[in-house]
Amino acid sequence: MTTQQLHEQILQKKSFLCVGLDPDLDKIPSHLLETEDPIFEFNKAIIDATHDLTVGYKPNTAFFEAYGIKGWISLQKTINYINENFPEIFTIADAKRGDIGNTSSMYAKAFFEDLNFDSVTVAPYMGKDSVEPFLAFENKHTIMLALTSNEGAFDFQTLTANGKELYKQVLETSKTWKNSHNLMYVVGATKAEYFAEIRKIVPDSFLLVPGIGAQGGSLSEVCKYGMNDNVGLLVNSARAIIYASKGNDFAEKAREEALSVQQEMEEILSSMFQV
Ligand SMILES: O=C(O)c1cc(=O)[nH]c(=O)n1[C@@H]1O[C@H](COP(=O)(O)O)[C@@H](O)[C@H]1O
Repeated sequence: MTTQQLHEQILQKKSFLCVGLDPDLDKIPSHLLETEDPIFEFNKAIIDATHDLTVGYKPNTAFFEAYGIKGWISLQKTINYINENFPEIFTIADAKRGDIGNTSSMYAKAFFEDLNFDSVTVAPYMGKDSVEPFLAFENKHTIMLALTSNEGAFDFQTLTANGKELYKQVLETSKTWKNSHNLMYVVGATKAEYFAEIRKIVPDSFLLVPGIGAQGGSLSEVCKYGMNDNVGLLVNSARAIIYASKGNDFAEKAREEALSVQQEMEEILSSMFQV
């Protein structure tokens, strides 16, 4: 998928919501545990209930890998279900990969070719040759961690070296890499006050913004400082939507939560872009 197609979908759905699919057998409704593949059934119900309100789905692979081979099968069924039924939706494998070049090439193949995701999250710590193998895939997107939503972001990412914070160096340096037009960046919603500075360095890039909902980030603050002329934001929420209810009505309640975020997004879009 191209970023232009993603942008068109945002305008059409009046939404830049990405629903995080972080399925946890301890949290999903108990009646699903009797099915053959509870994780897939849970995801499928959430997808069916929210696909018209969201432009992206982000399965976090940890929540699948935790269940071994069964989890990988559930992940494959989930991505196939989205690609077959809702091919317009942008998909993110949240795997936070990155390794020496030949290993990164294999990670890229796994997520872009075998599983056919549109994008994958990557850690920048190992530098250029660990990220460029992902960037080599055209119309696939590499979403690199810049300033993360967690408290530990302050351990390294905001430290200053050579007069500049590390996250700013990550943003600036990565722009010089081969095929950097395939880059997007993760910036946590809990760090809204940093968005203006980040936009000075990457004015045109899409930013994946996790941290509204369960982590307490503010959507309006993120939009105020982080939106660009093409919207340029994908705002993720997982737990607040997918675990809105533990009962038989979980999908209905997930839709209500997603709808309330989408409506807030629609208001913001109409005030900023008259859509
Ligand atoms: O890369 C991510 O998606 C990510 C980066 C980050 O800085 N913070 C962050 O929370 N995430 C992921 O985004 C999701 C947030 O989930 P909720 O807090 O339940 O909405 C989880 O899958 C996290 O692993």
